[in-house]
Amino acid sequence: VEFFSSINEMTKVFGYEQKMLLHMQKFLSDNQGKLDFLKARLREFENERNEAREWGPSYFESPINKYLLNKRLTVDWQRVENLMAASTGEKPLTRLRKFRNRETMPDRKELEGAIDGILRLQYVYRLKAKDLARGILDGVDYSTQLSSEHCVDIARLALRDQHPRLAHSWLIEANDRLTGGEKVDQLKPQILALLVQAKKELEDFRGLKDTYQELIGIQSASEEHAKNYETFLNALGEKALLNESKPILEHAPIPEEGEQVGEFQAYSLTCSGHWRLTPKEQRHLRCGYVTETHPFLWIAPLKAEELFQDPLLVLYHDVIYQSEIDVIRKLTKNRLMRATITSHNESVVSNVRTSQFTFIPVTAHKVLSTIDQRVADMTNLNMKYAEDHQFANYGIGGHYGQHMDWFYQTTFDAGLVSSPEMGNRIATVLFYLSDVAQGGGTAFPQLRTLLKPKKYAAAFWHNLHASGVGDVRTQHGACPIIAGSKWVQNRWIREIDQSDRRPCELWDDSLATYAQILELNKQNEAKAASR
Ligand SMILES: O=C(O)CCC(=O)C(=O)O
Ligand SMILES: [Fe+2]
Repeated sequence: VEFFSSINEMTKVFGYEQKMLLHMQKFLSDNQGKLDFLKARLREFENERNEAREWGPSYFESPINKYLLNKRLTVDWQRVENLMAASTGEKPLTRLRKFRNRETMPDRKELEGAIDGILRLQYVYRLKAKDLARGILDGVDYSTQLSSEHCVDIARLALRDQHPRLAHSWLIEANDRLTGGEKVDQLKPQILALLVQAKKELEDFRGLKDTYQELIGIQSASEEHAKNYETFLNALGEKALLNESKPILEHAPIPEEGEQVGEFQAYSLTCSGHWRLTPKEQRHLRCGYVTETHPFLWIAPLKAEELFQDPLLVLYHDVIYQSEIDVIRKLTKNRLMRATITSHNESVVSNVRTSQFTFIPVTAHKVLSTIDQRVADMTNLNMKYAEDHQFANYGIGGHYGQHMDWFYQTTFDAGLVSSPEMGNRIATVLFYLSDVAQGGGTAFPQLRTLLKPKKYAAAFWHNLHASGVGDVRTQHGACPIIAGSKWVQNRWIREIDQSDRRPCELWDDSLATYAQILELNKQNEAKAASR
C-alpha cells in the first residue's frame, strides 16, 4: 500500500503511530522499573561491601555477617541475574511490532517516494532547498524544519536519480545545518563525499578539488577518498586548475525562445507559470454562455471560458454540484487504488503518476447519468460510448506527468485498451471536484496553458483531429500538489457513433505542424479583421 499517494492513508498511519507511542511508553516504564530495582540493589550491595571493607577480615567472624554474605551471593544475586536475563517489555514490543508490520505502514520504497515528491516539487516549481528545509513551500511558511541528516538523505536520492544540481543544493543546506554534537563527525564526511560526486557530475573542477581536499583533511574520512582524490588529480592533471568553476545554480536557467526543451521540462515550465500565453495571444479568447447545443441550455446556459482555440480547450464553470460531489465521495469511499499508467505494452505503477483512482460505471448511481447528460450538452457528443467514470485523488506531491489521453495504435495492439471496439478517446471532460490550496494545476505545455483547479468547473477538449488521428498538441499533465489535495473526475468519450456530432473532415490537420497551425490561425485572424 502506498501511503504517499493519498492523505487518507497518511491520516490512518498517523493514528497508528499514536498507539505505537503508547506501547513505547509502556516498554520504557517496564524497563525503567527494572533498572530502578537493579540500581537500588547495586547501591545496597556496595554499601554492605563497604562496611565489610572497613571492618577488615574480622567482619567474617560474625555469624550474622557470614549469613549476609551468603544470602547475597545466593538468593539476592540470583534475583539480579534473573531480572537481568528477563526480556522486559516484551508485551509492548510485540504490540509495537504488530503495528509496524501492518500492511498500510510505509516502507523504504514509500520513504523514497516521499523524497521523490519533494524533489519533484523543487524541480517543477523551481523552489530552493534552503526554503524547503525551513518548511517554506512556494512562499507559504509551514515552519517544519529539516535536520542536516534529512538534507543528506534527500541529496543522496537526488544524486541517484540524476539531479546533481538539486543534490548540490541539499548538500550545501546539510552543511549549513551542521551544528556541533557527535553528528558532525558522522555527517561531515558524508556530505563532502556526496558533494564530490555532485560536483563531478556538474563538471565543476575547481570546486571539486577544494571539496576533495577538505574531505581528505578530515580524520574520519576513509583512505578510499584519498585514493579517489589521487586518481582524480592524475586523470585531470592541469585541467583541474584550468577550468574555472562556474557558480552552481540550483535550477538550470529558463530556456531561451527557440531553445530545445525536453517534454518533462516543458510540462514543468507550464506548471510553474513560466510558459504562458502572451496577452496578445489571449486577446481573441472568448468567454460567454453556451446556449446552442441543447434546448435546455436556453433556460440554464453553461458558463464557458475559451482557453485555446485550435485545438479547442474550454473551461466550463459551475457544471457539477456539491450534492453530486457528496454522492461521489460516498461512492468512491474505500475504493481508491494507486493509479497506474499504460505504457506501450503494459499497465504499471509508476512515479510518473502518483495518485489514487477508481472507475465507477454510470449505472452505479443516478447522479452519474445526470452528469453525463450535462457532459453531452457541454461537448455536443453522444455519451453512449464513454468509459466508466474515473475518479482520482492526488495527495501532497501527487502528480501525473505529461501524456496524451488518446491511445497509440501499439496500445490497442497490445490489448490494453478497454472496449477497443468503441474506438479511441475522442474527447475528455475533466471535472474539478475540489480546489487545491497550492499547485496541482493541469498543464498543457504545447498550448502554454495552465488550468488552476476550480471546484465545480470542468475542462473540455478534443483528443483527436477531425480525421481521427491523435492530436499531440493535447498533451497535458497534472502538476504536483504543493499543499492540499485534489479530486478530479474524468469522462472519456470514445470515437464510435459520433459522426453526426463531429463530422470527419477530409483534411488531416494532424499532418500540419504546430507552427503551421499557428500560421494558419494568424491568416484566418487577418482575414477576419479585414472583413
Ligand atoms: O488531474 C489532472 O489535472 C489531469 C488528469 C489527467 O490528465 C488524467 O487523468 O488523464
Ligand atoms: Fe489526461
